[in-house]
Amino acid sequence: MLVRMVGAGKGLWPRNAAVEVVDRLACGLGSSSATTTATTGTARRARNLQLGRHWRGARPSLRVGWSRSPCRTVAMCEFSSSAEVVSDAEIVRGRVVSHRANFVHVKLQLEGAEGDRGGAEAEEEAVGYGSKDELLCVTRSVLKKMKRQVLVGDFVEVSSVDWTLGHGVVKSVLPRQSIFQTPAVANVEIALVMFALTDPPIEANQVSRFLVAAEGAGLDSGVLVVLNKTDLVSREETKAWVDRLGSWGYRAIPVSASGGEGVGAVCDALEGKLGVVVGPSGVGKSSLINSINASAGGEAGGLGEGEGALLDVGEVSARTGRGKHTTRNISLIRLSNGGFLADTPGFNQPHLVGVASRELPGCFPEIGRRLEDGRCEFKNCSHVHEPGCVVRGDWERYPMYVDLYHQARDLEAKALRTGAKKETREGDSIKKVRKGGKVDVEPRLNRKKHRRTSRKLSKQQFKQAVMEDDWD
Ligand SMILES: Nc1nc2c(ncn2[C@@H]2O[C@H](COP(=O)(O)OP(=O)(O)OP(=O)(O)O)[C@@H](O)[C@H]2O)c(=O)[nH]1
Ligand SMILES: [Zn+2]
Repeated sequence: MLVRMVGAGKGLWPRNAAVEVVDRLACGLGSSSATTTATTGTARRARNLQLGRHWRGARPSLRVGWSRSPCRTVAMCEFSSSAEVVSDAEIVRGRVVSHRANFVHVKLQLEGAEGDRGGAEAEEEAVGYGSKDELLCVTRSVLKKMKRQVLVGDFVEVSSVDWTLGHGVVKSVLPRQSIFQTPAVANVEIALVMFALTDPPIEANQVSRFLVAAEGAGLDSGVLVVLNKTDLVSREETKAWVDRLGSWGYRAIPVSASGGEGVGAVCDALEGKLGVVVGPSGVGKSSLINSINASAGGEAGGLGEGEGALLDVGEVSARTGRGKHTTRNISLIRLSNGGFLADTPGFNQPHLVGVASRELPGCFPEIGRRLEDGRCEFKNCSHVHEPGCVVRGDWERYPMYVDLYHQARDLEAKALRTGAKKETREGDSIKKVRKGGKVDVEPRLNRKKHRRTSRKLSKQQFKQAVMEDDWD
């Protein structure tokens, strides 16, 4: 009989493990979903009980009956002495497209879809996945111990896949290219920095601060400006802003989020990328997201119809006095061109705290252009006061650069004075090299926090509590 480990008992040497019978018909359980409790033979073999592994040689024992939950057929089975591991965990890769409570939806990546193999073969593979291209997954608790949060946008490895039910377990998170704080989305490639041409009025200084904050996130495809509410201003006004942003080094797309004009161009710019919309309050971020969501068929994160629909943050809770939907879960809106857009708008206040003074020149395309053409006399030139600087000049945003540079320096000096807090080691991971050179990653836990209370101490504490109790 071929079984697959789907759960193990607690303790160092689990004697009981839950297994799913793979060849159900062979052991007379019929074709209904069957979970079996397996009793492991010896501690030595128990060591090999890893979730997701397939074992051959387990045989059903005499006891076959119902479990406490009547919807499951349950049998006892034992591993015979010749039981062997026939395959390690089947691992599939995918991208987290939504996050709900403790569950994540993972959209599977079909191998070969982007590689050298053709689309027909990739489709065949999708059929091999039981026609499921998305799995509902829980996260391995060891990831939580390592403080490896699984974020929307993350590429993950999924094991213990149940193709029938479409379930799996997130085993590991692949290295991230970038991480966006608000909203918490990983591997964002492009920031759509949105402004309204009027209502609220557009203001160059504010635009610049947003652009610097977005550049500071270090995204692969950088920043795209979206100018909204074109219906409220003249063509000339719109063109003037598009040209002005062009001279700063940015492409700007004029749109009318409520009317739908230009929304297609925004979708085109997102082709094959993951984007997030940021911008000040009231510029129409939610309207743009709603419009894109509607054109994508309202399937944010691949959820059922209606579930991915956006909520209006208008209601205020009588109890807390805050918006009711402020902590709504994030999903990705899937576009037909392979792009994704986070369904939650990002920051509406540019926070420049994270942008270090030495990174600031990298946040101005104008500086990049000047450094391509020439070279400053000093390698670590701050472009503020040094002689022989090729950046200093009378370009439009230079005074803004100098201003932000001084602000960043002040913040850094302040941080030095107060002394940066020592980071705790908790949440780190350690690598352990096992026999045969296999490398395992384990959480580095704070011993004081995770040490189990000794029995002696708990007895003492109990006695103390009893003695201190005021019986009168
Ligand atoms: N005339 C016009 N109004 C628009 C357009 N897009 C959005 N609006 C209006 O602008 C207002 C603000 O739009 P929202 O989408 O809520 O803006 P937001 O950026 O999400 O605002 P916050 O949630 O406060 O961050 C709403 O009253 C919209 O109807 C547009 O293209 N033209
Ligand atoms: Zn310089």
